Amino acid sequence: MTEQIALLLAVVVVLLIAVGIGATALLRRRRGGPPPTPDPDQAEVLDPDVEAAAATAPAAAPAPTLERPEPVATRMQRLRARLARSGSVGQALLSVLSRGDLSESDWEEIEDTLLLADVGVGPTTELMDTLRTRTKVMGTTEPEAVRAMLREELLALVGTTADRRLAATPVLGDDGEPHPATVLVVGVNGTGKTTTVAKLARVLVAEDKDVVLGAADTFRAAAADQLGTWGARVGVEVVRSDREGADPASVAFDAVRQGRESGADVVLVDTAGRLQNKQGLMDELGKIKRVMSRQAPVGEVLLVLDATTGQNGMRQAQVFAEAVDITGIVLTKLDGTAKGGIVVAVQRELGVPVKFVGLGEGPDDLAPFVPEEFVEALLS
Ligand SMILES: Nc1nc2c(ncn2[C@@H]2O[C@H](COP(=O)(O)OP(=O)(O)OP(=O)(O)O)[C@@H](O)[C@H]2O)c(=O)[nH]1
Repeated sequence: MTEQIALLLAVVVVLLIAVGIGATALLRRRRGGPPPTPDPDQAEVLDPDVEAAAATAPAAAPAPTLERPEPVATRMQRLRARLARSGSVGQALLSVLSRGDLSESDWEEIEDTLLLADVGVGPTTELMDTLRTRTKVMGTTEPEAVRAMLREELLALVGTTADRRLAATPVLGDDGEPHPATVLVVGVNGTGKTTTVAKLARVLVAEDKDVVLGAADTFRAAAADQLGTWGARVGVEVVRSDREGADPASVAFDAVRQGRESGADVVLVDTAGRLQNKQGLMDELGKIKRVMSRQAPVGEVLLVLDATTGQNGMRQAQVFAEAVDITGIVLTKLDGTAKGGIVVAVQRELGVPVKFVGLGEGPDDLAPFVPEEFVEALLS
């Protein structure tokens, strides 16, 4: 009998606990109580946009629809205002040139302005020589004439003849089969390499290309997570290794193979770019490139360079250029720096064109570099 009462009591207690838990959960839901604790790994790598969206998403959100990235043609226009600080260079030059009958101290002011904007010594001297000649010949300080002359000379300095298109068209292999265009992205860590790879993927998706990403920055696991998150937003597959510190060349190989198998147009491969020493970098990038080429020729090696790092950045760029044949430059963080002159310096130093510029942290804040629009922004 005592046993039966004890059993009955136990059942009642269990029932009461179950009812209590149910009621608390219901109340929480009604009050919009705290969401479940996010997976710390996930939380760390999401970008602020995704984080904000996740925080407000209902518990049983429908499968996310894919984002449509902003068309590429209008980007530089939209982002022009972000070059405002670079514009101070053009403004400063215009104001000195408009004085007329320039003294040596005026010319020194022009020289300082150009050097401070990171145009570099060689191009600064060339521009000064041309400006001296042209201001004499012109014989006017009429603002529109001075502006037109400066626009012409800055444009000549930046260059209008280079092919700045990304090699993103599939190529025909020896076997007669189309192979994806492959792009290797290199650069020092922290320059914005991983975000640039993700943004480039969006540029290509906006142009209706099928893209595969290779997360060969196996040094930092979060980089692969970052690419995964960005890729998922636009339906781009990301090939990565489950093992931190895996061989980057093997990930790059897998990515290109996957690109071939799925008939992708372009495979973009992110790398770690830890600048241990030149030999180490040469070995690592050389191996990645060699291994990728077994699947498809590497058509493009983009160097990502942080525009705010000045001479230090230029030195790093040179080390990379010695380690691997660079075919184009992506200049990041050009928003918020007055050092836009680095466009000129880096092209001159490496002999390859700037193909894209990063003008912010937003997913579509990467634009093809258009010299005319850049110079216009400098002068506005
Ligand atoms: N303002 C601004 N920030 C940028 C731009 N491009 C990248 N960033 C920021 O730069 C920071 C570093 O970017 P990452 O892509 O992680 O740099 P990374 O070179 O891949 O670094 P590792 O993965 O460590 O090699 C991030 O906070 C980016 O949002 C840009 O054009 N403008």
